Amino acid sequence: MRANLRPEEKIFVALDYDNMDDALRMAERLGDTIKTMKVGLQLFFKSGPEILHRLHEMGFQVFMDCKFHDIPNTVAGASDSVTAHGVYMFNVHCAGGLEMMKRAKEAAIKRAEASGIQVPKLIGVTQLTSTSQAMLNEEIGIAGDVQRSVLHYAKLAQQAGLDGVVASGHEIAAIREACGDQFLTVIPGIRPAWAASDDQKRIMTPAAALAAGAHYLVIGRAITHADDPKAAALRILEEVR
Ligand SMILES: O=C(O)c1cc(=O)[nH]c(=O)n1[C@@H]1O[C@H](COP(=O)(O)O)[C@@H](O)[C@H]1O
Repeated sequence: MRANLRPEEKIFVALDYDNMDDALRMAERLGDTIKTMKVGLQLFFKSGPEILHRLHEMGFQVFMDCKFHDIPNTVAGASDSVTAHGVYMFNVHCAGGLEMMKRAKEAAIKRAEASGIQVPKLIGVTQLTSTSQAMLNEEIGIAGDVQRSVLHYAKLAQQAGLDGVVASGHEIAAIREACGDQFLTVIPGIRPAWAASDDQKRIMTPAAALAAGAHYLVIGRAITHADDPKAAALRILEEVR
């Protein structure tokens, strides 16, 4: 079914705002083009769960980007809480380990079944797209190349029963080869040729990421900071078609 997704269904827009009004205004402007909005911690701490309910009311799916990373029991509790809001997808850091990821998945399934809602897709964050090769080795203290670390985490996430991983466009092919076509790849660090790279290090154009087999692209500033966000979204869609 996923193979039949239209390009606009593969793009998640990151609503990185410090207030709910701006976020909802942007969602409204993009509403007839984009189906899934990503809510991150900046917005969530200002709006609380109301932003999730408002976006659902407007007909959007929500990717709750909470990047949980804690002891297994705490992450299981947090996963239960976020699942209760009916989100389409949420994420945890693979660095939390196998047990943490398994407990997150179990808690999400249990809460969804108890509430009679769809089980959210659970995605593991491998290495952030703002992490360069030098940062990985020298600051984070992981030896070897970025792809090796991303693949290690992707396999661990699959073993834990997660639905996919967040990685950069450069690792899509290797993840597909190691984990199969059904294991979701959610790709931020997306930059059309005409957009600035900002703080992202491992970037790729939307067309290249989809050609490499990405299931979903996460796009923030290239759309939300554009003079005309709707036109930017349509231009990206045009480029990927
Ligand atoms: O989990 C994420 O969504 C995420 C993981 C990652 O490795 N890199 C990354 O940029 N993100 C998120 O994706 C979005 C990218 O935004 P832009 O750089 O503005 O396109 C932000 O909301 C980030 O929090």
